Amino acid sequence: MVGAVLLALLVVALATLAIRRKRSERTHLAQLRDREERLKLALWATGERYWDYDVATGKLHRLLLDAPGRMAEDAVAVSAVVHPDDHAATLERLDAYLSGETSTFLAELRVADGNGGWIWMRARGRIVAKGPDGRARRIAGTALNITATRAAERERQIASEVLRSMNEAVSVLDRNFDFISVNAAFSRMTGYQESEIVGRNGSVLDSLQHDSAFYQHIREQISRSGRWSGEIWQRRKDGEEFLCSIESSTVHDRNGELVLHVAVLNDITQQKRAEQELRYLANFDTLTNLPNRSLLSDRLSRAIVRAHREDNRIAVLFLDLDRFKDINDSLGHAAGDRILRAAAARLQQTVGLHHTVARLGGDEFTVVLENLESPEDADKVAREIIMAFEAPLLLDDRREIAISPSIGISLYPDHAQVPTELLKQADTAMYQAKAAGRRTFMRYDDAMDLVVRQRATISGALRKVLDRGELHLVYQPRLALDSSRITGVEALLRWSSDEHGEIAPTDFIPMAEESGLILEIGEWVLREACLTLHRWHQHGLGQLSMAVNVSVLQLLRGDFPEVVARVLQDIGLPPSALELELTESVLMANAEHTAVKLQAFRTLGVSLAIDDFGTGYSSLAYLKRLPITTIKIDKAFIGDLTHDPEDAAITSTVITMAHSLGLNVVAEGVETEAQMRFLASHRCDEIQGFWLSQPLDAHACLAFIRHWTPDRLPAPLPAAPLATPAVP
Ligand SMILES: Nc1nc2c(ncn2[C@@H]2O[C@@H]3COP(=O)(O)O[C@H]4[C@@H](O)[C@H](n5cnc6c(=O)[nH]c(N)nc65)O[C@@H]4COP(=O)(O)O[C@H]3[C@H]2O)c(=O)[nH]1
Repeated sequence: MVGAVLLALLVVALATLAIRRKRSERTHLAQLRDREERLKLALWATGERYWDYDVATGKLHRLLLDAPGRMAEDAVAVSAVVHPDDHAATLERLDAYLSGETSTFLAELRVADGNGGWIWMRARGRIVAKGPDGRARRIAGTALNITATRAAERERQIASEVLRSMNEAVSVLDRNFDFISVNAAFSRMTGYQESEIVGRNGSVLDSLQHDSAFYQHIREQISRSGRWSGEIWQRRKDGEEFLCSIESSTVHDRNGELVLHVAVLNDITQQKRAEQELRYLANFDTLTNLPNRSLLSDRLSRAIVRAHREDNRIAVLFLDLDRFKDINDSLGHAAGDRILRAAAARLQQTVGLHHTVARLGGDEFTVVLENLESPEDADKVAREIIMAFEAPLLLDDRREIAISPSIGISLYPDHAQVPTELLKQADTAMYQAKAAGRRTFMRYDDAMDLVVRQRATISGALRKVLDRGELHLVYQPRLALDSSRITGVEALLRWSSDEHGEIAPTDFIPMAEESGLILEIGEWVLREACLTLHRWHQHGLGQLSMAVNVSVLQLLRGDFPEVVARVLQDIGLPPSALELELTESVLMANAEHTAVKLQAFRTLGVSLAIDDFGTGYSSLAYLKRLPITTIKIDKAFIGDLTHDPEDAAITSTVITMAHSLGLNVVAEGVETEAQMRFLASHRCDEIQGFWLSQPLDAHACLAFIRHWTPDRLPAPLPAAPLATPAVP
């Protein structure tokens, strides 16, 4: 019985034990499964894959987890899944681990993705089983797909390389505008190395060109709108300021939080300067800094629009400097430039800064006057300009030059409605002002167009004048007051045109000068005059001399002395019989330069006279430096000699001073006996003028000289009073 009880107890105990073991095994198994599930979940969560490598067979067991509950397993040969290019490197890593060089097996390699492509994996593993010989039998571990990370890293590397090599300066700033990083171009541009500027605020570049509120405003705008572009002044490390074009954009994180500002900077100081310079060159005259033709047209157009709207009047003043070409040719271009600069300043000063003064080129200037109440307002300004030019212009600290303007005026809306027409008409009026004796102004009127057209036709006809033989010379005798003898004649050019009739030399000579034809014409005059004189000498009038007018262009010709010498030699005339007449303004403009040339004539034996003396601004003392022999007092002084005490005083002073310099004095334009008497009493050497004779053709002149008898002069000559109130 006891035995049976014991047996029963034993059975129960064994059964209990078996049940407990079973329970424990079940619990253990459940725990294992649970752990495995957790492990799988962890592997899935990290994206890692499990692998187990059999060193002996080269087989790789892989556990592939696509989702927490889905699992696949495979076993493949390593060589079949690892990219051939990564075999060697992976084995090297493995050897390093197995030899104890590294504590873990770690390799990055490409693995077939099963769809014909490759993915980058980072594999980590350790030995999990060893053989009896202690060698590794299995290595197991995890592998992570790093394809995306590697691509991102590569992209980052490329981006930073691009940034580094960019010409544009790039800076990255945090939300407070503190620098986080900058590229090399930024350092080159600002002078700040990355290490110096990182951590500092963007305001370190603020310049003094704008106030701090301006920069603050821009930063607020960048933060607010996320983008900003514009041009601002910045300051380099050395303090130099530069104009910078900036493109700034903001980078946000996934939550839309502002993280970074990226600014691309370009130094555009030079570019801006070049642009400004181009704009300046396109609109301004570099010599005088006045607006040029293009800007003038622009301003004039705007002024016309304004005047139209406000029912106002505009005047265009076209201004040309008298005889500037002669001065420029003889004094040289550098002096010419200085004159133009001084004239521009004088002009601007006279009309004031609120009116447009422009230079159209050469010695042509234009003034635009707006808001005129009447046409007379324009005349008033023109008069003021002429007055302002009465004072000589300063050439340099030693030299002064007197130059006068001629001004033409056109009016909007009276004369024209568009800029080109207004300018053309003012130009036409200016030509008329010149023709009217220069140093004056004229308002445009329709009749002027006719004159301009005639001028153009005459200018065309002038080209054929020599071929057609339309030129001839007349001769005006000169009388010596002490001996009452005819000393010589002045050759004066005449043009009798078949088409246009008689044309005055004062009209066509300036045209011939403009076109250069005067050189050819001048040489013809010289030869013709010398031939006439030679004939007269052969008629027994060997004491007669010939005065020939010379234009500045002829004088400037390098070989003019040779031309004169050749003509004299060809004809067989003694040089002492020839006198060349040069106008005062031409000589004065370039006294020193022409002195050399004049000396060549003196060496030749030819006499030199200064024509129109008194109309320019020369002084006798200045003349002393020139090798001249005669001065001819201009008829402007002689005409009023007996009415105007001032002219009388000037004339007598000129005679006295000229004598003191050893110069012969000829008075031109003597029309009355009273004038002749006055001149004789003041010891003027010679006279010329209608009182003695009009200019005559060669034949008539010869007859006049032959028949001249001194008894035409009342002898003895009584002295005339200096200031004569009136002469009957
Ligand atoms: N009111 C008045 N006038 C008088 C009197 N006596 C003479 N005249 C004029 O005064 C001018 C004198 O010549 P000019 O001063 O050399 O002035 C000349 C000269 O500068 C220039 N000219 C004339 N012929 C030539 C030439 O062959 N070559 C050059 N380059 N210029 C010339 O043309 C200018 C004008 O010549 P013309 O018309 O012939 O005018 C001449 C003459 O006819 C008078 O008593 N009263």
